[in-house]
Amino acid sequence: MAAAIRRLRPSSFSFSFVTRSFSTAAAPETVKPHLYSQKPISPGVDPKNRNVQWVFLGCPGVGKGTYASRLSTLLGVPHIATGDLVREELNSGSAFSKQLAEIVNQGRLVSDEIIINLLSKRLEAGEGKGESGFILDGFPRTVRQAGILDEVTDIDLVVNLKLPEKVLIEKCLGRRICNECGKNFNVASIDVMGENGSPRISMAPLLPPSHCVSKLITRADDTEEVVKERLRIYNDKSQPVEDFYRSQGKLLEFDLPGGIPESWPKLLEVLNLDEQDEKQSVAA
Ligand SMILES: Nc1ncnc2c1ncn2[C@@H]1O[C@H](COP(=O)(O)OP(=O)(O)O)[C@@H](O)[C@H]1O
Repeated sequence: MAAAIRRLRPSSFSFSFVTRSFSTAAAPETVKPHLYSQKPISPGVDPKNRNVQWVFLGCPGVGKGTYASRLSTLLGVPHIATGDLVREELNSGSAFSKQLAEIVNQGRLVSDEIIINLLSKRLEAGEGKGESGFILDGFPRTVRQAGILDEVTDIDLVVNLKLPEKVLIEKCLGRRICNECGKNFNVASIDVMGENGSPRISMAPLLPPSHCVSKLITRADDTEEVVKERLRIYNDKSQPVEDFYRSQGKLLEFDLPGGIPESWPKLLEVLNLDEQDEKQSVAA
């Protein structure tokens, strides 16, 4: 495990919990990367000059991947989804992919060791390509993972996306992936009454273009039974991660008001970002 922790080295620098104003510029060359297993301590470095190190939390189906991916494009940092790393491993035909498939298809979490190993490999590969900063999606999922991450890097912000359970189940069951281009779609048309006085939630389906229609596949773990098990496990294992970050003052709770058209502008607003930032980062 020690080796795994050492290998989980951050690919970038961090800044303190400042989200109201930051730049998307790359970390300046004058800043030296910190060592393994060492908190990045860089007093005097202007937080505006560092790339973000964010985490997206939320139940299965909430849309972590969608919003994390959009923000990663906007901010010019990689979107690293541990679920994608697991699926790549499953498709690789590696020695333990069969064993992994059994766990994932039952909706269970893979071991912290396996996931940290996959993540550290991904971070190292990114580091080799000069990546800086990240938006993590699907990690950490246990308090132990959060503790390990805390030992090796400073997370700036944790966005906790929320939707009622009924919507989560419908969204997971409607999820489709094009097995050619890899894009995600959703065939569910959602219209759910709000609970306890909260507003009604409607989401239009996100339908594929005609050339993807015949190539759509459903994730093996998106059956009703497995989705319910994943939600149970989320409440048991991952909800304490919310408390972990809440106690650090890093948790930003975000109740999604609906689908992408309603939610994306609101999310940008609470993060004090606008689409203009993308142009700045491209120009930088
Ligand atoms: N951080 C993690 N720890 C343990 N298992 C993980 C982690 N991330 C992903 N997995 C495994 O990969 C599966 C798919 O993950 P993901 O795509 O993030 O699903 P979800 O839609 O449930 O958020 C999970 O059900 C779990 O088996």
